[in-house]
Formats: sequence, structure tokens, C-alpha cells
Amino acid sequence: MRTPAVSLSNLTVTYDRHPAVHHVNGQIAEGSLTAIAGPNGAGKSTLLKAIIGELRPAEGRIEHGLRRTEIGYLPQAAEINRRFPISVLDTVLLGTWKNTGAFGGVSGKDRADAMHALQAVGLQGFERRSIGSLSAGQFQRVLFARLLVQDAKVILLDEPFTAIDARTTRDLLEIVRNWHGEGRTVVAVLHDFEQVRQHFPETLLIARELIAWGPTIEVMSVANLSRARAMAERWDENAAVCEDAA
Ligand SMILES: Nc1ncnc2c1ncn2[C@@H]1O[C@H](COP(=O)(O)OP(=O)(O)OP(=O)(O)O)[C@@H](O)[C@H]1O
Repeated sequence: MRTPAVSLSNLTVTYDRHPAVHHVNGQIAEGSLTAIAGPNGAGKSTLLKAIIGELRPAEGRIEHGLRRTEIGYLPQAAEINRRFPISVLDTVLLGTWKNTGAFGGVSGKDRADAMHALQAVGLQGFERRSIGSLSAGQFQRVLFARLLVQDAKVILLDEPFTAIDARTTRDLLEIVRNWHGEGRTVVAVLHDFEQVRQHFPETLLIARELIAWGPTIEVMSVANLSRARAMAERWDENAAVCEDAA
């Protein structure tokens, strides 16, 4: 059996007691490269937020034995305020806070790592630009550079390639592949089924409840995808609260 990086046991996460993730069981294996797929509103982002501890389970458990700094997290682009006046370099340096602590100084090595990461994502020369002046693709590269310096064991990406051009997607997928090659555990919420099939060996298919979890080729079957769609069509946003999660 493979060592789990993250274990989910009977996990239910609710908003005002309405379940967004319902009774999910399974394990994200250490070193695996996993896509999370499912219809809109399936609970994909909610699941990632629960794993990083931003949302607490209403029922069940998440176990990983990692410190928060050992989990890298890329939120959906829409959740990030880019009007904050901060430079590209300082944004990348935020990834080093596990070394510096909230009030510590930035070392020469941190700065060198950040410069190196910016080079790795193709943004050398952008250090002083403010993040508000970047294109969506350039900003996503900055966030990947921040993850590179964070050097996390588990990396969770929420729709990393949405609204990103083909070339940037290709470059960022290369970084994902390198992380996987280094033995890190990588999980990405994705909408593009072609991307899932081509680049992600394992898939967790969810429609609030778990539909299937395992090798992508088996999980992304016509039968599983239509079951996920059918479940989404039945959702009633005003459904009764989850009594067992009360
Ligand atoms: N902050 C919130 N308060 C109340 N309900 C929420 C909140 N965030 C998400 N939800 C609801 O929880 C359900 C799951 O949302 P979530 O964003 O996890 O789905 P998703 O699978 O990531 O969807 P998408 O593919 O559209 O991004 C949806 O019905 C959504 O409306």
C-alpha cells in the first residue's frame, strides 16, 4: 500500500450546514499527481480549503501530519486581490515565510532563491514591477515562483490554468511535472478533461459526494462523468441542511 500524504475519513464540509463535500473517504498518496474534477459547485475548491485548514470539517477527519508551511496552496485567481501595491519580487518572497517567520528578515539566500524562481518561470527582469501591472498569465507565473521558493511537500492548485494562454499553460505544466518528478504530492482542480487525461495519472471525481478516485483512465469513464452530471442536475441549493453534520 502507498503511504498517504493526506487521508480523508468520512469528510463532510458544510456552509451553513448545507454540505458542499459529503462523506468523502480516500487518500492522496505521497508523491502522486492528482486532478480533482467535477461539475461546477461540486465542492472541489471547498475540499482544497478544508485540506489547508481554512474550512473545518463538519464531520469526519483530514489527516496529514504536515505543518501549514509544508502545504503550498494556489487559490483561484478570482480570490486574489491584485490591487495591493506589492512588487513581483516581494510577492515571491512571501513564499519564504517558513524560513523567516512573520516578523523575520529576508536573507540573501531567500532573495537569491526568489530571483532564481523568477528566472525558472520566465520572468527575469520583472522583479520591481507591481503585481497589478501584470497580465493574468504573468501573474500566474509569479504565483508559481512563490510556490517554487516555498518548497512544500504537498502542493494544492485551484484551477491553475483557467484563463491562461497555451504557452503559459505549457510552461506551468512543466513545473508541475518537475514537482512530481521530485517526489512532491501535487493536486490540481481542473476543468479541462483533456488536460486531466494527458497530464494527471490519478483523478478524484467529485459531485459533492465522491464519484470515483483512482487511475484517471478508469475514473474519467463515460459512466462516471454522466453520473457526476446527473448528480449536479439534481442539486437543490436550498435543500435541507445536513442533519448528520449538525
Ligand atoms: N463561502 C461560501 N458560502 C456559502 N456557500 C458556498 C461558499 N463557497 C462555496 N459555496 C457553495 O458550496 C458549493 C461548492 O462550492 P465550490 O466552490 O467548492 O465548488 P467547485 O466544485 O469548486 O465549483 P467551480 O467548479 O464552480 O469552481 C457550491 O454550491 C457553492 O455555492
